[in-house]
Amino acid sequence: MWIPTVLAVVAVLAATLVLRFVSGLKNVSYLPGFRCVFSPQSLWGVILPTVYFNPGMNWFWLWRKWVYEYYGSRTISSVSLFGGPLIFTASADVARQVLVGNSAKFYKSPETQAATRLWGENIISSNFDVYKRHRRIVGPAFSGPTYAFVAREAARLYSEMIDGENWCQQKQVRVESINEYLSKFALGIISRCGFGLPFPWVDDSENHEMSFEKALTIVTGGFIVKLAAPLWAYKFPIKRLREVDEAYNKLAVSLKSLVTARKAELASETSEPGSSGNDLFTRLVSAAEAEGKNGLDDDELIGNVFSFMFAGHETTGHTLSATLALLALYQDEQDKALKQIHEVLSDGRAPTFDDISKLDKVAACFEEAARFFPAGFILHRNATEHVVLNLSEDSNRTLVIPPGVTIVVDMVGIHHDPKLFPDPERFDPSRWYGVQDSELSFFGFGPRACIGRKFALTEGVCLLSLLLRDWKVDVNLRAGETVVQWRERVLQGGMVGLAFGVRDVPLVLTRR
Ligand code: HEM
Repeated sequence: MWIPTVLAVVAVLAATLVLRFVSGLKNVSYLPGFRCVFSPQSLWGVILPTVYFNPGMNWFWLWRKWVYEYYGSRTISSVSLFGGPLIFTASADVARQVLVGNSAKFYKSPETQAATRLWGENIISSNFDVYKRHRRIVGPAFSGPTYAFVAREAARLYSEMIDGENWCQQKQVRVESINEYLSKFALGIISRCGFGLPFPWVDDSENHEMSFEKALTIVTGGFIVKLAAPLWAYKFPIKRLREVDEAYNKLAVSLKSLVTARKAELASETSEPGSSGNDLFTRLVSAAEAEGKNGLDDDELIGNVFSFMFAGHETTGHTLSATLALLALYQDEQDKALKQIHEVLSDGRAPTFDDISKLDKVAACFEEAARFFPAGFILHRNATEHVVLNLSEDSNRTLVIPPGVTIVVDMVGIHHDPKLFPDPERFDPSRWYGVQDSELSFFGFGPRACIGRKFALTEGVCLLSLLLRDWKVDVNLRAGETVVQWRERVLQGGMVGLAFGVRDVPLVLTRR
Protein backbone atom coordinates (compact mmCIF):
# COMPACT_ATOMS: atom_id res chain seq x y z
CA MET A 1 0.00 0.00 0.00
CA TRP A 2 2.78 2.43 0.99
CA ILE A 3 4.78 1.84 -2.22
CA PRO A 4 2.15 3.42 -4.50
CA THR A 5 1.74 6.30 -1.98
CA VAL A 6 5.48 6.99 -1.98
CA LEU A 7 5.58 6.74 -5.78
CA ALA A 8 2.66 9.15 -6.06
CA VAL A 9 4.35 11.66 -3.71
CA VAL A 10 7.62 11.38 -5.66
CA ALA A 11 5.74 11.84 -8.95
CA VAL A 12 3.98 14.96 -7.63
CA LEU A 13 7.27 16.41 -6.35
CA ALA A 14 9.04 15.63 -9.64
CA ALA A 15 6.19 17.17 -11.64
CA THR A 16 6.31 20.32 -9.44
CA LEU A 17 10.05 20.65 -9.98
CA VAL A 18 9.73 20.15 -13.73
CA LEU A 19 6.90 22.70 -13.93
CA ARG A 20 8.91 25.18 -11.88
CA PHE A 21 11.94 24.61 -14.11
CA VAL A 22 9.88 25.17 -17.28
CA SER A 23 8.30 28.31 -15.82
CA GLY A 24 11.83 29.50 -14.87
CA LEU A 25 12.93 29.09 -18.50
CA LYS A 26 9.95 31.19 -19.60
CA ASN A 27 10.70 33.87 -16.98
CA VAL A 28 14.20 34.35 -18.35
CA SER A 29 12.87 34.37 -21.96
CA TYR A 30 14.89 31.19 -22.70
CA LEU A 31 18.11 33.18 -22.47
CA PRO A 32 21.09 30.77 -22.68
CA GLY A 33 22.95 30.01 -19.47
CA PHE A 34 23.31 27.59 -16.56
CA ARG A 35 20.83 24.75 -16.18
CA CYS A 36 21.62 23.30 -12.79
CA VAL A 37 20.23 21.56 -9.74
CA PHE A 38 20.90 24.37 -7.25
CA SER A 39 20.69 28.07 -8.02
CA PRO A 40 24.12 29.74 -7.64
CA GLN A 41 22.53 32.02 -4.99
CA SER A 42 20.74 29.23 -3.03
CA LEU A 43 22.13 27.86 0.24
CA TRP A 44 23.33 24.59 -1.33
CA GLY A 45 24.54 26.36 -4.43
CA VAL A 46 26.71 28.57 -2.24
CA ILE A 47 27.93 25.81 0.08
CA LEU A 48 28.96 23.44 -2.73
CA PRO A 49 32.13 24.41 -4.59
CA THR A 50 32.17 25.77 -8.15
CA VAL A 51 32.27 22.69 -10.42
CA TYR A 52 30.89 22.26 -13.93
CA PHE A 53 27.43 21.15 -12.72
CA ASN A 54 27.26 23.69 -9.86
CA PRO A 55 28.27 27.30 -10.64
CA GLY A 56 28.26 28.17 -6.92
CA MET A 57 29.51 31.56 -5.79
CA ASN A 58 32.94 31.52 -7.34
CA TRP A 59 32.05 31.12 -11.03
CA PHE A 60 32.25 34.88 -11.46
CA TRP A 61 36.00 34.65 -10.91
CA LEU A 62 36.88 31.11 -12.03
CA TRP A 63 34.89 31.17 -15.29
CA ARG A 64 35.36 34.88 -16.09
CA LYS A 65 37.60 34.27 -19.12
CA TRP A 66 35.22 32.05 -21.09
CA VAL A 67 31.71 31.83 -19.72
CA TYR A 68 30.05 34.71 -21.60
CA GLU A 69 31.76 33.79 -24.85
CA TYR A 70 30.64 30.19 -24.39
CA TYR A 71 26.97 31.24 -24.12
CA GLY A 72 27.37 33.82 -26.88
CA SER A 73 26.11 36.75 -24.79
CA ARG A 74 27.22 38.97 -21.91
CA THR A 75 23.77 38.55 -20.40
CA ILE A 76 22.95 34.97 -19.42
CA SER A 77 20.51 33.13 -17.20
CA SER A 78 20.46 30.49 -14.53
CA VAL A 79 17.49 28.15 -14.20
CA SER A 80 17.62 25.45 -11.56
CA LEU A 81 15.46 22.84 -9.88
CA PHE A 82 16.03 24.44 -6.47
CA GLY A 83 16.04 28.24 -6.26
CA GLY A 84 14.49 30.91 -8.45
CA PRO A 85 15.59 31.87 -11.96
CA LEU A 86 18.29 34.52 -12.24
CA ILE A 87 19.68 36.74 -14.94
CA PHE A 88 23.35 37.69 -14.83
CA THR A 89 24.83 40.50 -16.83
CA ALA A 90 28.46 41.37 -17.45
CA SER A 91 27.51 44.03 -19.97
CA ALA A 92 28.18 47.57 -18.73
CA ASP A 93 25.51 48.75 -21.17
CA VAL A 94 22.82 46.46 -19.70
CA ALA A 95 23.99 47.30 -16.16
CA ARG A 96 23.45 50.99 -16.94
CA GLN A 97 19.97 50.27 -18.33
CA VAL A 98 19.09 48.59 -15.01
CA LEU A 99 20.91 50.84 -12.53
CA VAL A 100 20.71 54.20 -14.29
CA GLY A 101 18.04 54.38 -17.06
CA ASN A 102 15.41 52.24 -15.33
CA SER A 103 16.55 52.59 -11.73
CA ALA A 104 13.05 53.59 -10.55
CA LYS A 105 11.65 50.29 -11.85
CA PHE A 106 14.06 48.13 -9.83
CA TYR A 107 14.44 47.60 -6.09
CA LYS A 108 16.67 45.69 -3.69
CA SER A 109 14.72 42.72 -2.27
CA PRO A 110 14.75 42.09 1.51
CA GLU A 111 16.27 38.61 0.92
CA THR A 112 19.34 40.01 -0.81
CA GLN A 113 19.73 42.64 1.92
CA ALA A 114 19.48 40.29 4.93
CA ALA A 115 23.08 40.97 5.99
CA THR A 116 22.86 44.73 5.67
CA ARG A 117 19.58 44.90 7.63
CA LEU A 118 20.79 43.04 10.72
CA TRP A 119 21.01 46.31 12.67
CA GLY A 120 18.01 48.14 11.23
CA GLU A 121 16.76 49.73 8.03
CA ASN A 122 19.43 51.83 6.36
CA ILE A 123 20.60 53.55 3.19
CA ILE A 124 21.87 50.31 1.62
CA SER A 125 18.82 48.14 2.27
CA SER A 126 15.93 50.58 1.79
CA ASN A 127 13.93 51.39 -1.34
CA PHE A 128 11.77 54.14 -2.82
CA ASP A 129 10.54 56.87 -0.39
CA VAL A 130 12.22 55.30 2.65
CA TYR A 131 15.48 55.27 0.72
CA LYS A 132 15.09 58.92 -0.26
CA ARG A 133 14.70 59.87 3.43
CA HIS A 134 17.83 57.90 4.40
CA ARG A 135 19.86 59.32 1.53
CA ARG A 136 18.77 62.89 2.29
CA ILE A 137 20.01 62.62 5.86
CA VAL A 138 23.07 60.44 5.28
CA GLY A 139 24.33 62.26 2.15
CA PRO A 140 25.66 65.45 3.79
CA ALA A 141 27.74 63.44 6.30
CA PHE A 142 29.96 62.42 3.37
CA SER A 143 31.73 65.71 2.67
CA GLY A 144 35.03 67.61 3.02
CA PRO A 145 35.34 67.74 6.83
CA THR A 146 34.79 63.96 7.08
CA TYR A 147 37.40 63.25 4.40
CA ALA A 148 39.90 65.59 6.08
CA PHE A 149 39.25 63.65 9.31
CA VAL A 150 39.80 60.34 7.43
CA ALA A 151 43.17 61.58 6.11
CA ARG A 152 44.31 62.67 9.60
CA GLU A 153 43.23 59.43 11.23
CA ALA A 154 44.79 57.31 8.45
CA ALA A 155 48.16 58.97 9.09
CA ARG A 156 47.83 58.51 12.86
CA LEU A 157 46.70 54.90 12.61
CA TYR A 158 49.52 54.07 10.18
CA SER A 159 52.09 55.34 12.73
CA GLU A 160 50.36 53.42 15.51
CA MET A 161 50.45 50.27 13.38
CA ILE A 162 54.17 50.60 12.62
CA ASP A 163 54.96 51.21 16.32
CA GLY A 164 52.44 48.70 17.65
CA GLU A 165 53.73 45.91 15.41
CA ASN A 166 57.32 46.91 16.20
CA TRP A 167 58.08 47.31 12.49
CA CYS A 168 59.81 50.61 13.34
CA GLN A 169 62.69 48.55 14.81
CA GLN A 170 63.10 46.35 11.75
CA LYS A 171 64.83 46.77 8.40
CA GLN A 172 62.79 44.02 6.83
CA VAL A 173 59.38 42.60 7.74
CA ARG A 174 58.07 39.32 6.30
CA VAL A 175 54.35 38.76 6.61
CA GLU A 176 52.31 35.73 5.61
CA SER A 177 49.17 37.80 5.25
CA ILE A 178 49.21 41.57 4.82
CA ASN A 179 45.40 41.28 4.85
CA GLU A 180 45.34 40.92 8.66
CA TYR A 181 46.95 44.33 9.12
CA LEU A 182 45.01 46.08 6.39
CA SER A 183 41.69 44.66 7.52
CA LYS A 184 42.43 45.88 11.04
CA PHE A 185 43.51 49.23 9.61
CA ALA A 186 40.24 49.60 7.66
CA LEU A 187 38.24 48.58 10.75
CA GLY A 188 40.14 51.18 12.79
CA ILE A 189 39.35 53.94 10.27
CA ILE A 190 35.65 53.06 10.17
CA SER A 191 35.58 52.91 13.97
CA ARG A 192 37.26 56.28 14.34
CA CYS A 193 35.73 58.14 11.41
CA GLY A 194 32.42 56.24 11.24
CA PHE A 195 31.57 55.70 14.92
CA GLY A 196 33.85 58.34 16.50
CA LEU A 197 35.56 55.73 18.71
CA PRO A 198 39.26 55.76 19.70
CA PHE A 199 40.14 52.23 18.37
CA PRO A 200 43.73 51.97 19.70
CA TRP A 201 45.95 49.73 17.52
CA VAL A 202 47.20 47.95 20.64
CA ASP A 203 44.45 47.40 23.17
CA ASP A 204 46.36 47.02 26.45
CA SER A 205 43.44 47.67 28.78
CA GLU A 206 43.34 45.39 31.81
CA ASN A 207 39.56 45.26 31.60
CA HIS A 208 38.39 41.68 31.05
CA GLU A 209 34.94 42.74 29.98
CA MET A 210 34.52 42.73 26.19
CA SER A 211 35.53 46.20 24.94
CA PHE A 212 33.47 48.05 22.33
CA GLU A 213 36.31 47.65 19.82
CA LYS A 214 36.63 43.92 20.51
CA ALA A 215 32.85 43.51 20.16
CA LEU A 216 33.00 45.41 16.86
CA THR A 217 35.78 43.15 15.59
CA ILE A 218 33.84 40.00 16.53
CA VAL A 219 30.62 41.32 15.05
CA THR A 220 32.20 42.23 11.72
CA GLY A 221 33.86 38.81 11.52
CA GLY A 222 30.65 37.11 12.68
CA PHE A 223 28.12 38.53 10.21
CA ILE A 224 27.88 35.21 8.37
CA VAL A 225 27.51 33.20 11.60
CA LYS A 226 24.74 35.55 12.72
CA LEU A 227 22.93 35.20 9.41
CA ALA A 228 23.30 31.45 9.04
CA ALA A 229 22.78 30.17 12.61
CA PRO A 230 19.13 29.53 13.57
CA LEU A 231 17.98 30.92 16.95
CA TRP A 232 17.80 27.48 18.61
CA ALA A 233 21.51 26.91 17.88
CA TYR A 234 22.40 29.58 20.48
CA LYS A 235 21.04 27.29 23.22
CA PHE A 236 23.97 24.90 22.69
CA PRO A 237 27.38 25.50 24.30
CA ILE A 238 29.11 26.40 21.00
CA LYS A 239 31.93 28.85 21.82
CA ARG A 240 31.87 30.79 18.55
CA LEU A 241 28.09 31.28 18.69
CA ARG A 242 28.26 32.40 22.32
CA GLU A 243 31.03 34.85 21.49
CA VAL A 244 29.16 36.33 18.50
CA ASP A 245 25.95 36.54 20.53
CA GLU A 246 27.71 38.28 23.42
CA ALA A 247 29.36 40.73 21.02
CA TYR A 248 26.02 41.55 19.36
CA ASN A 249 24.31 42.15 22.70
CA LYS A 250 27.20 44.25 23.95
CA LEU A 251 27.17 46.38 20.80
CA ALA A 252 23.39 46.79 20.79
CA VAL A 253 23.46 48.19 24.35
CA SER A 254 26.55 50.34 23.72
CA LEU A 255 25.23 51.80 20.47
CA LYS A 256 21.92 52.76 22.06
CA SER A 257 23.74 54.60 24.82
CA LEU A 258 26.09 56.15 22.24
CA VAL A 259 23.07 57.59 20.36
CA THR A 260 21.71 59.00 23.63
CA ALA A 261 25.11 60.46 24.53
CA ARG A 262 25.59 62.06 21.08
CA LYS A 263 22.12 63.59 21.22
CA ALA A 264 22.84 65.01 24.67
CA GLU A 265 26.25 66.33 23.51
CA LEU A 266 24.68 68.02 20.51
CA ALA A 267 21.91 69.49 22.63
CA SER A 268 24.46 71.03 24.99
CA GLU A 269 26.69 71.97 22.00
CA THR A 270 29.81 70.48 23.55
CA SER A 271 30.90 68.67 20.42
CA GLU A 272 33.95 70.42 18.99
CA PRO A 273 33.91 71.07 15.27
CA GLY A 274 37.03 69.74 13.62
CA SER A 275 37.56 66.99 16.18
CA SER A 276 35.45 63.91 16.85
CA GLY A 277 32.39 65.87 15.65
CA ASN A 278 33.36 64.99 12.09
CA ASP A 279 32.74 61.29 12.44
CA LEU A 280 29.84 60.02 10.36
CA PHE A 281 27.80 58.97 13.39
CA THR A 282 27.84 62.40 15.05
CA ARG A 283 27.06 64.11 11.75
CA LEU A 284 24.20 61.69 11.17
CA VAL A 285 22.72 62.20 14.63
CA SER A 286 22.99 65.94 14.12
CA ALA A 287 21.30 65.83 10.67
CA ALA A 288 18.56 63.49 11.95
CA GLU A 289 17.86 65.76 14.95
CA ALA A 290 17.60 68.78 12.65
CA GLU A 291 14.97 66.95 10.56
CA GLY A 292 12.78 66.27 13.61
CA LYS A 293 10.07 63.69 12.96
CA ASN A 294 11.14 63.40 9.30
CA GLY A 295 14.59 62.27 10.47
CA LEU A 296 15.76 58.81 11.48
CA ASP A 297 14.77 56.95 14.64
CA ASP A 298 17.43 55.41 16.89
CA ASP A 299 17.30 52.00 15.18
CA GLU A 300 17.69 53.63 11.78
CA LEU A 301 20.63 55.70 13.01
CA ILE A 302 22.33 52.53 14.25
CA GLY A 303 21.31 50.68 11.07
CA ASN A 304 23.01 53.34 8.98
CA VAL A 305 26.20 53.57 10.92
CA PHE A 306 26.42 49.78 10.69
CA SER A 307 25.80 49.93 6.99
CA PHE A 308 29.00 51.99 6.73
CA MET A 309 30.80 49.27 8.66
CA PHE A 310 29.30 46.62 6.39
CA ALA A 311 30.01 48.54 3.18
CA GLY A 312 33.27 50.24 4.08
CA HIS A 313 35.40 47.88 6.13
CA GLU A 314 36.13 44.72 4.15
CA THR A 315 35.72 46.46 0.78
CA THR A 316 38.52 48.92 1.51
CA GLY A 317 40.68 46.42 3.41
CA HIS A 318 40.51 43.83 0.59
CA THR A 319 41.23 46.47 -2.08
CA LEU A 320 44.31 47.64 -0.17
CA SER A 321 45.59 44.05 0.12
CA ALA A 322 45.04 43.52 -3.61
CA THR A 323 46.82 46.80 -4.42
CA LEU A 324 49.93 45.76 -2.50
CA ALA A 325 49.87 42.26 -4.03
CA LEU A 326 49.75 43.77 -7.52
CA LEU A 327 52.38 46.43 -6.77
CA ALA A 328 54.68 43.69 -5.46
CA LEU A 329 54.36 42.00 -8.86
CA TYR A 330 54.54 45.17 -10.97
CA GLN A 331 57.62 46.94 -9.59
CA ASP A 332 57.59 49.52 -12.41
CA GLU A 333 54.15 50.70 -11.25
CA GLN A 334 55.40 50.82 -7.66
CA ASP A 335 58.27 53.07 -8.81
CA LYS A 336 55.87 55.40 -10.66
CA ALA A 337 53.70 55.77 -7.55
CA LEU A 338 56.76 56.32 -5.35
CA LYS A 339 58.05 59.07 -7.63
CA GLN A 340 54.78 60.96 -7.27
CA ILE A 341 54.72 60.44 -3.50
CA HIS A 342 58.19 62.02 -3.26
CA GLU A 343 57.10 64.94 -5.46
CA VAL A 344 53.89 65.69 -3.56
CA LEU A 345 55.16 64.96 -0.05
CA SER A 346 58.68 66.26 -0.69
CA ASP A 347 59.02 67.57 2.88
CA GLY A 348 58.34 64.12 4.32
CA ARG A 349 54.99 65.06 5.86
CA ALA A 350 51.90 62.84 5.91
CA PRO A 351 49.30 63.44 3.17
CA THR A 352 46.26 65.59 3.92
CA PHE A 353 42.90 65.53 2.15
CA ASP A 354 44.11 68.40 -0.09
CA ASP A 355 46.92 66.17 -1.37
CA ILE A 356 44.66 63.34 -2.51
CA SER A 357 43.90 64.84 -5.94
CA LYS A 358 47.64 65.42 -6.49
CA LEU A 359 48.42 61.77 -5.69
CA ASP A 360 46.42 60.58 -8.69
CA LYS A 361 48.97 57.92 -9.72
CA VAL A 362 48.76 56.37 -6.26
CA ALA A 363 44.96 56.54 -6.46
CA ALA A 364 45.12 54.86 -9.89
CA CYS A 365 46.93 51.85 -8.34
CA PHE A 366 44.10 51.48 -5.79
CA GLU A 367 41.52 51.93 -8.56
CA GLU A 368 43.13 49.36 -10.83
CA ALA A 369 43.21 46.86 -7.94
CA ALA A 370 39.52 47.62 -7.35
CA ARG A 371 38.88 46.83 -11.04
CA PHE A 372 40.82 43.58 -10.80
CA PHE A 373 38.99 42.51 -7.62
CA PRO A 374 35.77 44.57 -7.35
CA ALA A 375 34.86 44.24 -3.67
CA GLY A 376 31.17 44.87 -4.36
CA PHE A 377 31.12 42.08 -6.93
CA ILE A 378 27.41 41.34 -7.39
CA LEU A 379 24.65 43.93 -7.43
CA HIS A 380 21.13 42.50 -7.11
CA ARG A 381 17.98 44.14 -8.36
CA ASN A 382 14.36 42.98 -8.77
CA ALA A 383 11.90 44.47 -11.23
CA THR A 384 8.69 46.08 -9.95
CA GLU A 385 7.04 45.72 -13.37
CA HIS A 386 7.90 44.23 -16.78
CA VAL A 387 11.07 45.97 -17.91
CA VAL A 388 12.40 45.68 -21.46
CA LEU A 389 16.17 45.64 -21.78
CA ASN A 390 18.01 46.05 -25.02
CA LEU A 391 20.76 43.45 -25.57
CA SER A 392 21.97 45.16 -28.75
CA GLU A 393 25.57 44.71 -27.65
CA ASP A 394 25.28 40.95 -28.32
CA SER A 395 22.42 40.73 -30.80
CA ASN A 396 19.34 42.64 -31.85
CA ARG A 397 17.23 40.94 -29.26
CA THR A 398 15.44 42.48 -26.32
CA LEU A 399 14.92 40.87 -22.95
CA VAL A 400 11.81 41.32 -20.82
CA ILE A 401 12.45 41.06 -17.08
CA PRO A 402 9.21 40.07 -15.35
CA PRO A 403 8.38 41.45 -11.87
CA GLY A 404 10.08 39.48 -9.12
CA VAL A 405 12.89 38.01 -11.27
CA THR A 406 16.32 38.93 -9.95
CA ILE A 407 18.94 40.43 -12.22
CA VAL A 408 22.49 40.27 -10.93
CA VAL A 409 25.13 42.67 -12.24
CA ASP A 410 28.41 40.75 -12.43
CA MET A 411 31.04 43.36 -11.57
CA VAL A 412 33.92 40.90 -12.05
CA GLY A 413 32.65 40.15 -15.57
CA ILE A 414 32.22 43.84 -16.46
CA HIS A 415 35.67 44.75 -15.12
CA HIS A 416 37.36 41.90 -16.99
CA ASP A 417 35.58 42.58 -20.28
CA PRO A 418 38.41 42.87 -22.85
CA LYS A 419 36.34 45.32 -24.92
CA LEU A 420 36.25 47.78 -22.01
CA PHE A 421 39.60 46.89 -20.45
CA PRO A 422 42.01 45.51 -23.08
CA ASP A 423 44.32 42.80 -21.68
CA PRO A 424 42.23 42.64 -18.50
CA GLU A 425 44.63 40.35 -16.60
CA ARG A 426 47.32 43.03 -16.77
CA PHE A 427 47.63 45.49 -13.86
CA ASP A 428 47.65 48.83 -15.64
CA PRO A 429 46.85 51.81 -13.38
CA SER A 430 47.10 54.21 -16.35
CA ARG A 431 43.61 53.03 -17.38
CA TRP A 432 42.33 55.32 -14.60
CA TYR A 433 44.48 58.41 -15.22
CA GLY A 434 42.16 61.42 -15.61
CA VAL A 435 38.98 59.45 -14.76
CA GLN A 436 36.65 61.40 -12.45
CA ASP A 437 35.58 59.82 -9.12
CA SER A 438 31.98 59.75 -10.34
CA GLU A 439 33.03 57.59 -13.34
CA LEU A 440 34.76 54.86 -11.32
CA SER A 441 32.56 51.94 -12.34
CA PHE A 442 33.68 49.52 -9.59
CA PHE A 443 31.82 51.82 -7.16
CA GLY A 444 28.59 51.00 -8.98
CA PHE A 445 26.37 52.87 -11.43
CA GLY A 446 23.59 55.43 -11.13
CA PRO A 447 21.81 56.96 -8.16
CA ARG A 448 22.72 54.10 -5.80
CA ALA A 449 26.42 54.00 -6.55
CA CYS A 450 28.80 54.09 -3.59
CA ILE A 451 28.35 57.09 -1.32
CA GLY A 452 31.62 56.20 0.45
CA ARG A 453 33.86 56.37 -2.63
CA LYS A 454 35.78 59.48 -1.53
CA PHE A 455 36.06 58.11 1.98
CA ALA A 456 37.59 54.89 0.59
CA LEU A 457 39.88 56.72 -1.87
CA THR A 458 41.13 59.11 0.82
CA GLU A 459 41.84 56.25 3.20
CA GLY A 460 43.45 54.12 0.50
CA VAL A 461 45.66 56.85 -0.96
CA CYS A 462 46.85 57.99 2.50
CA LEU A 463 47.78 54.48 3.62
CA LEU A 464 49.49 53.60 0.32
CA SER A 465 51.43 56.88 0.21
CA LEU A 466 52.80 56.38 3.70
CA LEU A 467 53.55 52.69 3.31
CA LEU A 468 55.18 52.94 -0.13
CA ARG A 469 57.20 55.97 0.98
CA ASP A 470 58.67 53.98 3.89
CA TRP A 471 58.82 50.43 2.49
CA LYS A 472 59.66 48.63 -0.73
CA VAL A 473 57.02 45.96 -1.25
CA ASP A 474 58.00 42.54 -2.67
CA VAL A 475 56.41 39.13 -3.00
CA ASN A 476 57.20 36.71 -0.16
CA LEU A 477 58.04 33.46 -1.98
CA ARG A 478 57.90 29.94 -0.55
CA ALA A 479 61.07 27.85 -0.87
CA GLY A 480 61.59 27.05 -4.57
CA GLU A 481 58.56 29.07 -5.67
CA THR A 482 58.80 31.36 -8.72
CA VAL A 483 57.09 34.74 -9.05
CA VAL A 484 54.74 33.25 -11.67
CA GLN A 485 53.76 30.50 -9.22
CA TRP A 486 53.28 33.09 -6.46
CA ARG A 487 50.93 35.01 -8.73
CA GLU A 488 48.98 31.85 -9.56
CA ARG A 489 48.74 30.92 -5.84
CA VAL A 490 47.94 34.33 -4.39
CA LEU A 491 46.10 36.34 -7.01
CA GLN A 492 42.86 34.39 -6.80
CA GLY A 493 39.60 36.17 -6.16
CA GLY A 494 36.80 34.89 -3.97
CA MET A 495 34.47 35.82 -1.15
CA VAL A 496 36.57 36.82 1.85
CA GLY A 497 34.05 37.48 4.62
CA LEU A 498 31.28 39.49 3.05
CA ALA A 499 33.19 41.13 0.23
CA PHE A 500 35.12 39.91 -2.79
CA GLY A 501 38.90 40.03 -2.72
CA VAL A 502 42.20 38.19 -2.45
CA ARG A 503 43.03 35.86 0.42
CA ASP A 504 46.30 35.91 2.41
CA VAL A 505 48.88 37.99 0.54
CA PRO A 506 52.42 37.08 1.70
CA LEU A 507 54.77 40.07 1.32
CA VAL A 508 58.23 41.27 2.25
CA LEU A 509 58.50 44.93 3.31
CA THR A 510 62.02 46.36 3.13
CA ARG A 511 62.68 49.75 4.71
CA ARG A 512 63.67 52.35 2.12
C1 HEM B 1 37.00 50.06 -2.23
C2 HEM B 1 36.00 50.33 -1.44
C3 HEM B 1 34.55 50.27 -1.83
C4 HEM B 1 33.95 49.67 -2.90
C5 HEM B 1 34.59 48.87 -4.03
C6 HEM B 1 32.53 49.95 -2.80
C7 HEM B 1 31.58 49.52 -3.72
C8 HEM B 1 30.24 49.86 -3.66
C9 HEM B 1 29.27 49.52 -4.66
C10 HEM B 1 29.56 48.72 -5.93
C11 HEM B 1 28.07 50.04 -4.28
C12 HEM B 1 26.75 49.96 -5.04
C13 HEM B 1 25.85 48.84 -4.53
C14 HEM B 1 24.61 48.64 -5.37
O1 HEM B 1 24.37 49.36 -6.33
O2 HEM B 1 23.86 47.71 -5.04
C15 HEM B 1 28.27 50.68 -3.00
C16 HEM B 1 27.29 51.31 -2.26
C17 HEM B 1 27.49 51.87 -1.02
N1 HEM B 1 28.69 52.02 -0.36
FE1 HEM B 1 30.51 51.46 -1.05
N2 HEM B 1 32.31 50.68 -1.66
C18 HEM B 1 33.51 50.91 -1.04
C19 HEM B 1 33.73 51.64 0.12
C20 HEM B 1 32.76 52.22 0.90
C21 HEM B 1 32.97 52.96 2.12
C22 HEM B 1 34.34 53.24 2.73
C23 HEM B 1 31.74 53.31 2.62
C24 HEM B 1 31.38 54.07 3.86
C25 HEM B 1 32.21 54.58 4.72
C26 HEM B 1 30.75 52.81 1.67
C27 HEM B 1 29.39 52.98 1.81
C28 HEM B 1 28.46 52.62 0.85
C29 HEM B 1 27.02 52.86 1.01
C30 HEM B 1 26.34 53.50 2.22
C31 HEM B 1 26.41 52.40 -0.18
C32 HEM B 1 24.92 52.44 -0.53
C33 HEM B 1 24.63 53.71 -1.29
C34 HEM B 1 23.18 53.87 -1.71
O3 HEM B 1 22.45 52.88 -1.86
O4 HEM B 1 22.78 55.03 -1.90
N3 HEM B 1 31.40 52.16 0.66
N4 HEM B 1 29.61 50.58 -2.65
